[in-house]
Amino acid sequence: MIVTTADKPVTLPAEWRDFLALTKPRVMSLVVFTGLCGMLAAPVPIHPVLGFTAILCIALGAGAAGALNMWYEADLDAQMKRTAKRPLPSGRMDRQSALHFGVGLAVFSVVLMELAINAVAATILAISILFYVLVYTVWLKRRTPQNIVIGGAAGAFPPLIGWAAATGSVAWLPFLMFTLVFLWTPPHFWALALFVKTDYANAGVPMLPVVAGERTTRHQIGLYTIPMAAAAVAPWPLGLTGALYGVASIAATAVFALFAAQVSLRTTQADDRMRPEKRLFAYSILYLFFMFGALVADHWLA
Ligand code: HEM
Ligand SMILES: CC(C)=CCC/C(C)=C/CC/C(C)=C/COP(=O)(O)OP(=O)(O)O
Repeated sequence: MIVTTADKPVTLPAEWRDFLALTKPRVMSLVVFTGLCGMLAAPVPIHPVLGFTAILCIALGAGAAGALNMWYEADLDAQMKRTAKRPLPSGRMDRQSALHFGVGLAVFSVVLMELAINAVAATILAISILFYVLVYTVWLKRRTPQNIVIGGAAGAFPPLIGWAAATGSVAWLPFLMFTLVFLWTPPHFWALALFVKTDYANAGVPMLPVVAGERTTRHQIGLYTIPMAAAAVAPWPLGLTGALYGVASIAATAVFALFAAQVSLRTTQADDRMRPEKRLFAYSILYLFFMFGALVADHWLA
């Protein structure tokens, strides 16, 4: 709700709210934040207007990817409690509008990035949109429990895009940040998948807990956390950041590892409320915000 100067409450028209919902704004806020931090941690400062434009392009591109995901998956979304009220499965919007919106936004974001920023950033943005829509959504999601391991790369590109927007190239530090998000995605998602398993099973989506069971999923969460932690703390010993990031990353990653170990080593009861899994999922989001915030703080303050 927006409040005008006359104090009259004004709400967004319902149709606008539905288009906004297509962009998955909450998930995308973290994607955009990692892109912003990749840009702000670069050694070359970017002009604020260009910086704003680059972040806008990442936000629009990510939103487009979300809309195309919802366009393709309306049938799946209708079968899951968590997603059934989305604009398409609820019947508030027709699929063609979502398709036009998604394609239009995707093309606009990439073209604007190319014209206003540079070809490297535009190319990586195009790759991440195509990866999320074609590789994850269309190809892998309904076929293999490794869907999010491979497809999850899409959500890891934004730090590289932000860095490339500022510098016109890529480097080891944003590549490590890519690796961090890439290896973070399995524990992030599988923690959630453990407590919404029934939804995925009902919809016939082969997520790991559905196909391989809880025990394997717990082990996999633990296994992915090890290289993730290494990628998270590597920048300081490699001389790519200062001690501020070093200390912050070690502390935050130790907490992540603790929560992941609790999930990984646990056996569940029939009436389990999945508290450790919910805690790991919630913390995974805070963790990534914190780590990228620390990277920028280290760059500017240290
Ligand atoms: C293929 C990889 C991923 C999968 C399958 C996945 C899946 C999910 C799911 C199903 C949710 C539940 C929230 C909802 O839609 O209401 C969620 C939440 C969330 N995800 Fe992921 N995720 C992935 C990667 C990422 C990445 C790369 C980021 C950001 C860098 C991210 C950020 C978030 C955030 C911020 C939330 C919380 C949203 C809220 O508060 O409603 N996710 N994720
Ligand atoms: C810059 C750019 C283009 C970024 C791509 C965005 C991206 C890959 C975001 C993270 C992935 C994500 C939202 C997964 C949700 O899974 P799902 O689609 O299976 O979730 P759902 O069941 O909620 O639809």
